[in-house]
Amino acid sequence: MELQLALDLVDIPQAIEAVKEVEAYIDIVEIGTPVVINEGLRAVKEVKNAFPHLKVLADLKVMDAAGYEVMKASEAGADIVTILGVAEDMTIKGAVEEAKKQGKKILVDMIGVKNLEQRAQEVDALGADYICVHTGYDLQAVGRNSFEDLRTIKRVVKQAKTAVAGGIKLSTLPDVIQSEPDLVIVGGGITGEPDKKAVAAEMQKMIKQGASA
Ligand SMILES: O=C([C@H](O)CO)[C@H](O)[C@H](O)COP(=O)(O)O
Repeated sequence: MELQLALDLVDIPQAIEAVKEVEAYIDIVEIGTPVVINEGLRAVKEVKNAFPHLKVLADLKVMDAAGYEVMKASEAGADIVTILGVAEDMTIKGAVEEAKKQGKKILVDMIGVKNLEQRAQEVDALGADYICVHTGYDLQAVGRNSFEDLRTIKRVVKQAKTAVAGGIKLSTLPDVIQSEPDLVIVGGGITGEPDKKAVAAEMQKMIKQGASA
């Protein structure tokens, strides 16, 4: 089980500072969609250059023209690029093909997918590397989470790794670990804490214990 730090509400220098604090405890750094909107793929490039030993995920949430967008993110240094599960099959196929060509991975974000069980099976068959259930900020604000959705994809996904994102905190991490996802994505649960290092260290410890239990 891996831990991904999601950086959403920061600029490039703040992103680098945040990663410096927790780099010993995380596996993947996510350059969040708001960061890409504000700073462009330069954020991916600068964070990858600063932390070459960490994997960097570009949260582009691709919806169309996937081959081109995955190529550009790969050129910037992304190891993993996100595409939306609600995209057309041919778009997801294009993303997977381009990622393979570039030696990179694709994470399919199932945010907004209504028929989760069926779509997860389809996306799995299209060759996604990761399938991620995700409660976005807007649904988090009305008290939703993805824990049940995680159990659903764990049941039906055969090839891809499973991932979960959206409002995960230290207090809710045990629930998540119980379902044994391959990747746990945490943003505000680390970046919103006064002692990011201590929280990330505790999360890594819980994940390692959970993974070996
Ligand atoms: O993908 C995300 C969101 O849509 C904003 O771009 C976040 O990175 C993801 O939800 C993880 O962040 P937290 O919910 O703060 O843990």
